[in-house]
Amino acid sequence: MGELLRVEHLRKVYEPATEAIGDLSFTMRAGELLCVVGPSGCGKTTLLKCLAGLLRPTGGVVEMHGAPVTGPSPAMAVVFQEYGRSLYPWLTVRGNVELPLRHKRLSRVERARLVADAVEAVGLAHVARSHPWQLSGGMQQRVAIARALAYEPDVLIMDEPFAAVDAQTRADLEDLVRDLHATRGISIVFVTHDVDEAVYLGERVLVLSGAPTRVRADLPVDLPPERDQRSTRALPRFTELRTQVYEQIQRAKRGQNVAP
Ligand SMILES: Nc1ncnc2c1ncn2[C@@H]1O[C@H](COP(=O)(O)OP(=O)(O)OP(=O)(O)O)[C@@H](O)[C@H]1O
Repeated sequence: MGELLRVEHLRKVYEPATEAIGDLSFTMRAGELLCVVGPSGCGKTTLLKCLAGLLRPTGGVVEMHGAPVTGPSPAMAVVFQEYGRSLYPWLTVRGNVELPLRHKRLSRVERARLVADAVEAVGLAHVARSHPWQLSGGMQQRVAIARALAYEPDVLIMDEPFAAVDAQTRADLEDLVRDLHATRGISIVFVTHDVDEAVYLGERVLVLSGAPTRVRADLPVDLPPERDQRSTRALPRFTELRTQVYEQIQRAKRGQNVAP
């Protein structure tokens, strides 16, 4: 499959003097599920904001389909951790999913079809007329995912989206992401601080160094594509990969400590 994203010598300095991203380069194919991990505060969110065109890099480029990303683009949708704050309490589930589509030139019929399809895909058809505050945290995050899906982005960018939900809900949401990736072939960049989550979800894990961040390791996840919370996590290979990623992060942290 073709190249979707290219990040080349990306650098981001927050004025006056916080160098968040040092020199970061990687590429991503269309249809890939890429997980990004790194020590706390290393610049993961900064990277996502640069990818999404929400933040202007100090140096280097982000290219999508060969063209530089210079601002927010309809080709990308972002799901943040704080689903509670990203949903409008006065709109129904359907209304929340539909809202961004108002910026697209679509017929009412087409818009309704996209909304229904996305709500169905995240398993919320039965609560489409409810309001977000009537739903559990996990369901609210599903609404945020449906909203991103309905927008039909070329890449879905997720920033620690499941950090605030309980373990069982998190496992269900992870399987939803795997499922959406498998059935719809969506390209996903998934940032997490959870090593197990990165290995369970990803086809590839990018480990970032401490700030100013660079790519410390780029590991293919050679686990079978059919994943299952119990059996996949019990595979010896899963444990090996998790150990590898964990060690890379530990080294990244130590590197951070000795940096001037
Ligand atoms: N708007 C900003 N202005 C100044 N400095 C910032 C800003 N946003 C982030 N930083 C700094 O840039 C560095 C990277 O922050 P960033 O939030 O990208 O890291 P992160 O890896 O996402 O963190 P976490 O693991 O806590 O989610 C940190 O030192 C942070 O304090």
